Amino acid sequence: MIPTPHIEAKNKGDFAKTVIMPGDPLRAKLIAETYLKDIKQVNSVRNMLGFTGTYKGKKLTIMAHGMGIPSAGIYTAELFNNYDVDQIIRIGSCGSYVPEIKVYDVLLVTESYCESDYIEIVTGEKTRVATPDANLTAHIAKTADSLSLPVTQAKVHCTDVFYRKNFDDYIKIHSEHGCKAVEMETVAIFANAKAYGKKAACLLTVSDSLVTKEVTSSQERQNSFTKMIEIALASA
Ligand SMILES: O=P(O)(O)O[C@H]1O[C@H](CO)[C@@H](O)[C@H]1O
Ligand SMILES: O=c1cc[nH]c(=O)[nH]1
Repeated sequence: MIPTPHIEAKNKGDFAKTVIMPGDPLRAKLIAETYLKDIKQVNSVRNMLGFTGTYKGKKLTIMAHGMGIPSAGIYTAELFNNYDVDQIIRIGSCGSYVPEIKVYDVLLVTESYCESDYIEIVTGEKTRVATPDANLTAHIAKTADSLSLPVTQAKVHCTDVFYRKNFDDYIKIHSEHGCKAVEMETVAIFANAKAYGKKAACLLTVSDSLVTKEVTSSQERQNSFTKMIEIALASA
């Protein structure tokens, strides 16, 4: 049924079959205004902004999913289930858990481990590891290669908790689960894609390092975000 409680668009056709999703609504607006032609705003409920337009002649939607598994879970479920979206590519930021992954690197997520029961609740599978669509992920890797924009494939930790009691938990999470970076939404997006028989993948830019405590400057962050956005747009 549309509209949904969280998306006001009245027609399924207001959305493209591929939706690129940053976390931040203002980033969604900026990306749409910078890269898409003939843009139409398709959502403003709770300011979770979404825009549909064309990129190099192809219909494409850019919409934010907010922060955390519950928020991303709501928007991606409604896009897949109510608006017949076929694939979602998340473009976000992450913190590095290992010295070899440096700030400004772009990661392509291969697996996502969480401490939450979200995957079992939506798919029935008793697991804490969600995976992106293998074909879409391989296609993004190939596209990045063709653009000469390097990406590092990595398993990530999809956490519910940004501010933990023990900051150094990341060392154990890395050694026990092989996670090389942390973010907060992939599990919801990958599990929903599985639940609704759709596709999802995720590109991340490293915004900070838990190992070296480095943080990014806004200018450099913008440059590395641009690379990730261009890979996602060219893959869509
Ligand atoms: O850059 P975005 O997509 O917001 O992603 C990361 O940043 C937020 C935390 O600051 C979390 O949502 C995390 O996943
Ligand atoms: O979720 C996130 C995103 C960026 N950096 C972090 O430390 N955590």
